[in-house]
Amino acid sequence: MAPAAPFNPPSADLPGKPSVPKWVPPPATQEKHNFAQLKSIDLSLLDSDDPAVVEELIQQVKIAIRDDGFLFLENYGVSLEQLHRQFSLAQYLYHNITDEDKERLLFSPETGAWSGYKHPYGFKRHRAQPDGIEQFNWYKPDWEDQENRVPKCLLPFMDEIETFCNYLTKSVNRRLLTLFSRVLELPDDYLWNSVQSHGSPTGEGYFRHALFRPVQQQTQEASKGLRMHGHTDFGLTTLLFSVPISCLQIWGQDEQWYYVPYKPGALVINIGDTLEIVSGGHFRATRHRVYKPPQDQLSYERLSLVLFNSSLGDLRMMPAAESPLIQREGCVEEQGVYKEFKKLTSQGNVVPTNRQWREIQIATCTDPTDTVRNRVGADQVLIDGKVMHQREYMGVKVVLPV
Ligand SMILES: O=C(O)CCC(=O)C(=O)O
Ligand SMILES: [Fe+2]
Repeated sequence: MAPAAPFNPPSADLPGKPSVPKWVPPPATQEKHNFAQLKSIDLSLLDSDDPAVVEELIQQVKIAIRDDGFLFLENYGVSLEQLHRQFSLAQYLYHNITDEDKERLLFSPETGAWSGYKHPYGFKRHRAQPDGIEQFNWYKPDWEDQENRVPKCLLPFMDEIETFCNYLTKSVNRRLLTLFSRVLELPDDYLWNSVQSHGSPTGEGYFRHALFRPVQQQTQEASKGLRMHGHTDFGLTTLLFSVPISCLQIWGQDEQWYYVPYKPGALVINIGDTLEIVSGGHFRATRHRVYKPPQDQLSYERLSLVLFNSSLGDLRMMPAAESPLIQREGCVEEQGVYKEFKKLTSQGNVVPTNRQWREIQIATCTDPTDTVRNRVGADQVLIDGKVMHQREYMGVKVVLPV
């Protein structure tokens, strides 16, 4: 393959751009326990002229997504300096957004869209208990009407933010989907052409600047250290940037939570529900949550940048029957959402469309601080003596570890 072009953003010094203080990464934790060991994939190897190198890469990817459903991606075309500029812009947002913009751009997740400004008081438009999480999410309409839908302080930098998202979606994610298509033994652009949504720098998905502030005691007691409930992402792939403050945890096959380690400059790739379904369960939509960091990081703020790639809204997902891998080995029915979708279909019911699946989860997201919902008998159940979080979305039961 011709080598993929590296990221080449517009200049940070164009006339009229305010100067942006550099983001200084906080120190990594000294804690060594309870960290996952994730496999790392070198995306530049996809460009190799040597077919044996490429074949080896596909095999590595196949094992990583089957075993963990989470992997590190390196050499994907964005330098550490370019990446830190994007973190600096996110930091600039939280230092400069006005109260007027927070009000004007306030999110309405009840509508099923996660766009705009999230206040640090829970996952609903009305304010509940403080959770210390602020976010700004870009969704299709926000790219289309930036003057009215983007915080004023970020408008001078939208050229850089938009170019970054376009590169992540149309270069990094596209190459990643090529790898995944090859694991399914399908044409390179199968997932990109038939499943990935298009039409904006983030398709029907989201780009997010998130800031997690340390929480007060009252919040800590209500949530027991949880910042976001255990979940799987609803879409195709999620591109998270590895950050120094360790809060992201994944649920291991031994049924324990493990922190995702910090690997400077790497992307943390997470398989979403629709990819699990398309792959007939060969790829694992891994359960993850956001939890308080180790003791030595409790007083630091955590910036997190995420790109959620969404699948086409009107599609109802099912395994790609034309995949030789699926034809040969059948589907893997031991896990999660794919198994539930399969059950629904075999009972003669239709599964939700991707848009319905996405919107219902956004609209009904609950807070870790909600001590009424987070109890056995409400959203929690006891299964084999273990407390699990149980939700049902459009007839699909989702059971997740707490
Ligand atoms: O901030 C993070 O590290 C992860 C957030 C996450 O899992 C999500 O928003 O789906
Ligand atoms: Fe997630």
